[in-house]
Amino acid sequence: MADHVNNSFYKGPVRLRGDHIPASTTDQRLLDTGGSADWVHTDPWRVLRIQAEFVEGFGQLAELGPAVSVFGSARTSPDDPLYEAARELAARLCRAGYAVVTGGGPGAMEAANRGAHECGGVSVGLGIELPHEQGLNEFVDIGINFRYFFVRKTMFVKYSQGFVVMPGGFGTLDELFEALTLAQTGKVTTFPIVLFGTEYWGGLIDWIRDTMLADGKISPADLDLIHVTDDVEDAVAWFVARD
Ligand SMILES: C/C(=C\CNc1ncnc2c1ncn2[C@@H]1O[C@H](COP(=O)(O)O)[C@@H](O)[C@H]1O)CO
Repeated sequence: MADHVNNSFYKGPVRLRGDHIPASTTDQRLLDTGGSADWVHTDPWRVLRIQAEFVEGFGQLAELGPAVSVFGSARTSPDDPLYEAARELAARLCRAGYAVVTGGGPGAMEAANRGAHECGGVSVGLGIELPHEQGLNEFVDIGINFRYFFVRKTMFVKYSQGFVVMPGGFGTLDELFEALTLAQTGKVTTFPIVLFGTEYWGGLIDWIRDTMLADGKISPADLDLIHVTDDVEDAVAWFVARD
């Protein structure tokens, strides 16, 4: 604010005089266009975008209520029995009063969103911006598309009471092991994790027990963090019993 009598300029609590008075006001600099836009690609600006993603996610999901996240391969085709299993599982979770949260993509994610949507429940898709964008599947009723993987992963853990992990690839394993690590280190309180598909997951479970555990890299109790099943009703009951 300019004080022409004393030839002073007030910038918040600061008083500037003489040559220190800026040639333009803060609002003028904000509103005038022009200048380099390189700052858009700098880390401080990214921090604001990251904050905005957290704000958007927290704001949208805060009132979600009880929810279970379902992970699994983006490549599970609709004629694969696992697609039907994920759909049925989600429908049962919905009937048990849970919202169903997925990565919002195709395959097992679509199947789970479909089951929740068809049951009239809450079908949530937390999508991720990828180089070959697929978009959210058509059965997502509440969708948020994230730019940053780590922000999106926070949402899965914060807004669901447990995870079901259908057969999948690297993305699914990343989600599984993040949840296991958070549970093992006590960063989350009781967090049931169900692996669906004894045949698919059997080799991994054997390796975890026979190599990881045998070699002392995990504790016997860590194995209790995982429940493996082929039965959708058993999977739902696992969450209900621990809610
Ligand atoms: C690469 C393909 C589709 C990409 N679309 C995705 N949309 C949303 N979420 C995804 C996508 N791909 C992976 N994810 C996340 O990882 C898990 C599945 O990964 P996987 O490697 O297929 O197991 C899934 O739970 C998502 O959260 C077409 O192949």
